[in-house]
Amino acid sequence: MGDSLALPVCDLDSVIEETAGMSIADIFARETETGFRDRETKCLEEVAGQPKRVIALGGGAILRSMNRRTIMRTGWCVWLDADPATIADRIAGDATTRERRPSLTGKSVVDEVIDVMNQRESLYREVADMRVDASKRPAEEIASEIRDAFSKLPQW
Ligand SMILES: Nc1ncnc2c1ncn2[C@@H]1O[C@H](COP(=O)(O)OP(=O)(O)O)[C@@H](O)[C@H]1O
Ligand SMILES: O=C(O)C1=C[C@@H](OP(=O)(O)O)[C@@H](O)[C@H](O)C1
Repeated sequence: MGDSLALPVCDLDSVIEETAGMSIADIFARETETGFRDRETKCLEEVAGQPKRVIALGGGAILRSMNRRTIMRTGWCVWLDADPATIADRIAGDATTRERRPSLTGKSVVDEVIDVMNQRESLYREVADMRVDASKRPAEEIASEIRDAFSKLPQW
């Protein structure tokens, strides 16, 4: 997205890890999920105040109402939606998953994805300005659809 919009990119999970000096899995292990969510809220506030950029949010960043307000107030938010089986396959095939995606529920990957998507769907709906089907399509095609929609926005 950053390349296609010629904007800098910020990965919120990376900012959280750099600030903490440890991986997301270690933050969960030492500080519990609440500690991670506190860090996520603080880092989101910081990056949302920086000059225009593409921000890759973690999938749980929409859980707190304060974060949702920050996203809606400062950004144009795209919901990269995909069916649970596709998400579970991508998670299973991703090299950084063990450090990046500690289990949230203790369930199998596919059951966890189904559970969290059910819990979060209305929150994604609340904050997203655009919902994109990110299943079964190359990332470049998805990025181009988002860029086309973004380029039509007058205020950006
Ligand atoms: N459109 C796509 N087609 C195939 N694989 C994808 C696509 N989008 C993402 N992936 C893969 O899915 C995994 C998770 O993607 P990632 O960008 O890390 O997701 P997120 O940060 O939203 O959790 C990565 O291995 C990535 O290469
Ligand atoms: O869905 C979630 O609650 C989380 C998603 C992760 O980010 P990605 O969506 O980039 O995997 C990361 O923020 C953390 O493991 C929690």
